[in-house]
Amino acid sequence: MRLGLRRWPPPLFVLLVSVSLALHLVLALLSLLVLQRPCDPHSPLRTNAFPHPANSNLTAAKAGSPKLSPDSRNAGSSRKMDSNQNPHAAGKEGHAFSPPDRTGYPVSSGRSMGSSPSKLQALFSHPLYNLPRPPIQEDDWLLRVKPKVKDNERDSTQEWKDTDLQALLEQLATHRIVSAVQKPGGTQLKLVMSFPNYGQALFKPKKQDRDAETDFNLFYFSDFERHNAEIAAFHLDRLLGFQRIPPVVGRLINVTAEIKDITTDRKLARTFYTSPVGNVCFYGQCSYYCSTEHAVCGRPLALEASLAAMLPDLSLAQRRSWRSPWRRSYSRSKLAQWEKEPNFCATVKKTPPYNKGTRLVDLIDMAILDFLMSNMDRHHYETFEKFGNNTFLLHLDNGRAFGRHSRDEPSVLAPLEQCCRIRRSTLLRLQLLSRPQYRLSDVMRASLSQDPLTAVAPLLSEPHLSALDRRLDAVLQTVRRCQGRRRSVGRSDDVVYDDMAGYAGGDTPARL
Ligand SMILES: Nc1ncnc2c1ncn2[C@@H]1O[C@H](COP(=O)(O)OP(=O)(O)OP(=O)(O)O)[C@@H](O)[C@H]1O
Ligand SMILES: [Mn+2]
Repeated sequence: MRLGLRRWPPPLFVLLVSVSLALHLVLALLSLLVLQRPCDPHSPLRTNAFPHPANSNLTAAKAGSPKLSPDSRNAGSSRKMDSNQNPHAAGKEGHAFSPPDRTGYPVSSGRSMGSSPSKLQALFSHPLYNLPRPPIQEDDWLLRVKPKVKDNERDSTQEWKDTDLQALLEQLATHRIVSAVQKPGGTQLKLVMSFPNYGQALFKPKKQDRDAETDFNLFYFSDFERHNAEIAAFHLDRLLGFQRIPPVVGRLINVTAEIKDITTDRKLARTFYTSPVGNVCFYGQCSYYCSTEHAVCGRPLALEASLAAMLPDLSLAQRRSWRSPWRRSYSRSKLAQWEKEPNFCATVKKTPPYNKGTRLVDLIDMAILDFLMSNMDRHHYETFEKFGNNTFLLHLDNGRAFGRHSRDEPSVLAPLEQCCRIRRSTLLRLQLLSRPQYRLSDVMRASLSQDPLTAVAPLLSEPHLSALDRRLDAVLQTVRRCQGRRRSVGRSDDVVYDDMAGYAGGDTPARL
């Protein structure tokens, strides 16, 4: 081949390389088009992964007057994917889709698990989940793909019809897997899977039984990741109104047909073997848990896994990774700074980017999510470079959540506890979720029952669901304690960060 190329005249070779590069670019853009719909601002079915980041001030704007709030506390976040938007028509309740029956895997029975679909529907129809937002600005788009036809010639009802959240989840759960290769980096085995439409997913296998509680003597950083935690985190994040986790779905994978037989990753292929009881196992190559002791195995071929919609490639949408000020010490004996310094938050508040905009309250939102699911592993978070500092946080990597239900981890709430600040919209939603008619455990059960893996077993056991209610109470108590503390120094008004100025929602829970 190389000899053959050498004989070709150089201009022809250059031409071929250019054509091939152009084709790759077209394929890459197509793949983005298929799993993301960045082009139609009017579509009700926007996914979380590729938000047009709506303006948090929009949330502050009254319906019909979508002007930016002059309130300086809200200023500058026109690129924010806000917790107050409703990007994927959340009120529409999706129904479970079934894994392809040709595999012989169980078919999801959908909402039959004693869940409360009506509560879920009521929640997503609530005004707090449908706050008005301003028109999308040109630079709110993460990616713009040139449409083949001009906007005004396009039949918008037809072209993007298929691109809603449910459709995306269904594709992730059922589309044929045409490629599976290891994703380098990180501590544990992950694969990137590709679909015929060039869409991709990040695959994490089941590593431990859903109900196995993390050993109390284990440091959190030694715990194995959980595929059901990735799925449950996506649902929880959505129920909290954050929508900062790319869509994740559960899927039964045939380890032979859907990984071993199709992979082009020779290092991965070499690690397949049959276990003493006849299950097909593999362990891949990674820096820590990739050995026969840590193999993942089918039964005999079927393996539960989580598939997360892949964010756009870094070459198209660069992301920035930020160290959390409240990250844990990864040492067994050393304390982190936030554990030692009583006035730690005061320092953070003065440090960019936490000294401006919504970054601090966004971090506190993330801490609340993590406390509810008991995730101690949030050492970093990411943002899209394009949107600068005034943007939403991506809540990626939730595999170490939902490990324990019998105990809470109050230290995860340290940002809230130490800073005593919370977005009003977050607080109102939390209060809503603590009411019996929207109870967090009930809507979570209902939401999770839409995932195909529910057919195998509920994605979260009942003890995990009731832990959510208990922890939600703890968060609300912390806020009340904060308000009491601040009141005693005459500053009770600085606990709630008003991201909803001008919001005239009807059914507002208890006044603050
Ligand atoms: N949905 C996604 N799309 C694209 N990239 C992602 C997605 N989710 C995570 N990543 C990227 O993959 C990297 C590794 O993912 P993740 O953190 O989940 O794996 P990990 O093995 O748990 O890593 P670590 O051990 O460092 O925590 C992350 O740094 C993140 O940038
Ligand atoms: Mn991780």
